[in-house]
Amino acid sequence: KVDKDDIVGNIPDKQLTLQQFDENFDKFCYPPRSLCPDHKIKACIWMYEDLGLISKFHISMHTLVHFILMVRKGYREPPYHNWDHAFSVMHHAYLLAKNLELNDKLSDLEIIALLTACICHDVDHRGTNNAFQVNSKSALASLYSSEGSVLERHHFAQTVCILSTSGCNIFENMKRKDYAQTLDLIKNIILATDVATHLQIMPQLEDLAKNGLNLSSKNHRMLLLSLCMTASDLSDQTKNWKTTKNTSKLIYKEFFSQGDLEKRMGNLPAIINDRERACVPQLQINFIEHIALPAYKVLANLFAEYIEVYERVQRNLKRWRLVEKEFLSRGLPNNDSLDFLT
Ligand SMILES: COc1ccc(Cl)c(-c2nnc3c(C)nc4ccc(C(=O)NCC(C)C)cc4n23)c1
Ligand SMILES: [Mg+2]
Ligand SMILES: [Zn+2]
Repeated sequence: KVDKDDIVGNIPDKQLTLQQFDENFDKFCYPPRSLCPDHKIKACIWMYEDLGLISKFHISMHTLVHFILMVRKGYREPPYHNWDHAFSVMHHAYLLAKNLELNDKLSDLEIIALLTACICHDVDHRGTNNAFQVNSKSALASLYSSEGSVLERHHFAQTVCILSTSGCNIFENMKRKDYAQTLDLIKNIILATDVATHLQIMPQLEDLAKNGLNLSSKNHRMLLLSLCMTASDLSDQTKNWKTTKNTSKLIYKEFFSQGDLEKRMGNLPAIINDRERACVPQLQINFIEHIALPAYKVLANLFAEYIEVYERVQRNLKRWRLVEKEFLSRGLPNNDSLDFLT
């Protein structure tokens, strides 16, 4: 159990500024999941520091460490929607901020809202999706199903809880107006992580790619923040095949567990949750082709430095097509042996 004092204790300012986890830490090729648990905490602090957000918003180191530890504690341990996912999502947003120079397109307020939304965006996820909340009439569904995006509203509510825990409010030194604006941005960015919401704004995002970004438009700024959030949420697809393959194993482990639970409850699971009916390579090809790739394409259209990331997602898609052929040729009826993923 890492205690906040021993973390803050050994981060003298000079070490924090020189702290390097890997010389590629701020490059798109870096795989954040490879960082060890203790370094993930320090890396979160480093990312706020490196983007100049600690000094800009007068964040006390004790508060920042306490906040990060509370966020980590807020995550449960389902196969995929856990702290490691949250960290990798925040890391990709940091890469966007650094490599696309977002700081001269977005305000510091928007950037700290994006980074904080990323680390908090799935907090207290139970490893079951929105459909399951509604079908099982879960407590979260009774709270939020009338507005939709049940899980995402809960993730935001948990974020507010963490920020209002004494000693954890990293925005405590903000002017009241800025504080209100930051919370509102975080809410909208976390709500944007609902796949259904992303699909709804896709036409506006493609319009952005075609006609360019007008940064004096508040709607365009919110669209860009939502796109950065989704690109970060799916960023395991932008790394090498090993990461993409391993992530799929975790996602389908979680999806199939939900399906097993639905069967025990007497409900027929959707194909994506049914280990006896799902064809993982096919589902992955569908998801990447229809959801991930179009999103990365828009970002690559807006920022030339992002083309290399788009191309890596394309390469992973091609690899899935090879795996699908292999999968079908072996007539693998089910996915218990997800180890077919060479
Ligand atoms: C942006 O919010 C989320 C929330 C939850 C998840 Cl797991 C993901 C996510 N992150 N990476 C993946 C990969 C590699 N494959 C996926 C395949 C299917 C689905 C899915 O939810 N399909 C049903 C829907 C389209 C009606 C999500 C997948 N996914 C993203
Ligand atoms: Mg989510
Ligand atoms: Zn997520």
